[in-house]
Amino acid sequence: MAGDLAPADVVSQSEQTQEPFVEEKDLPPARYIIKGSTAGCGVVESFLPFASIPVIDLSLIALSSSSKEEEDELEKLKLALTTWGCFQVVGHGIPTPLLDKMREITEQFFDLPEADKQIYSRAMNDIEGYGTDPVLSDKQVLDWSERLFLKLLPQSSRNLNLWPETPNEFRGSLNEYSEKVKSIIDIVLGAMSRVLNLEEHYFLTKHGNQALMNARFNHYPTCTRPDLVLGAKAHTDGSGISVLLQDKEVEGLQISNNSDWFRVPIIPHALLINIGDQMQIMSNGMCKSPMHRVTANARRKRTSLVIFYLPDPEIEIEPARELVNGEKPRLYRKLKNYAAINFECFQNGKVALETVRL
Ligand SMILES: O=C(O)CCC(=O)C(=O)O
Ligand SMILES: [Fe+2]
Repeated sequence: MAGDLAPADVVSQSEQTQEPFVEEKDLPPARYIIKGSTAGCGVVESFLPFASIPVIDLSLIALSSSSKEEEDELEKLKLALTTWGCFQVVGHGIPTPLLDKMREITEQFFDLPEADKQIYSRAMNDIEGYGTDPVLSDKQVLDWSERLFLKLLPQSSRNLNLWPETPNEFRGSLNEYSEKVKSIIDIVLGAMSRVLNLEEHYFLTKHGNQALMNARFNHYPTCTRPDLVLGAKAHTDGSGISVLLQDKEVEGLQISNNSDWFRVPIIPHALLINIGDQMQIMSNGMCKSPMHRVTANARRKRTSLVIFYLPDPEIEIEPARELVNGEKPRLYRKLKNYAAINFECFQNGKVALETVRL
């Protein structure tokens, strides 16, 4: 990836950035550099404050029961949904050794020689497989990362030829992990329905029984100039919800709240649940799909694993009728296949959520 690019890129970039203090040999290739102000990029030792993202004990949110402890967790959940648009979950039932195994196989895969990873390469116009972010224009600034994107659900969508055979525990571990994450998603969507005073299965049903689940393994290599690039540019997730397993030691994820950026703290055995655009739509804006980004790091590489859960693209989604009233008019139109809308907007430099707003 990045490191393999021709030195010619580096030279041309030094002309574009006009940063006399930068030594050419240290510059990342041109197409990775965020143009203009470097204020948007940070480093891990950043001065930014930590986000006070709620930590929710999922074991206390048992479906259809009620206790004081559960009420407290649901209260925290409501706050999380309407403020940060994300929360960390503990008590989620995934054993720590499996979380560590997922981190291990992620690292092992990205540590393979490039040729071995290329076996799983993403085809030109496809999202699935190994590669960098899809390059849609010459002007696009690339993320300082490499990824492996795999379809998990429905089962029939799995392309096993793209599932790495090395390390040899990869396939089995991913299968086991995805089943456990699906159970967490079921509980979280049930709890989200309840805190918004909707019928318990509301959001789950709205995703449909052919809902999509995808995995994205991210690797952010070290970068000599982390102040000039981003591991992942600022974005919101186009999913319904996303479940993120962060690197256990290396920080990098930042989240925006009221136009300020905050660092997301690492809790090694927790998962970060992120609300995606489609849940913002279905909740009529009650749940926030937060803008987030990933910084690069000069000293340490970072990995993460995100599971995206999305409504069946054939199903129409729209704001829940119960959440539309005189005080909260309907914010979004009815639509289906938001992923396609999102992709088209990405190609045209538009913000998908804005284009579906009424
Ligand atoms: O690496 C991370 O912490 C977040 C990655 C992310 O936001 C994404 O893959 O959508
Ligand atoms: Fe994301």
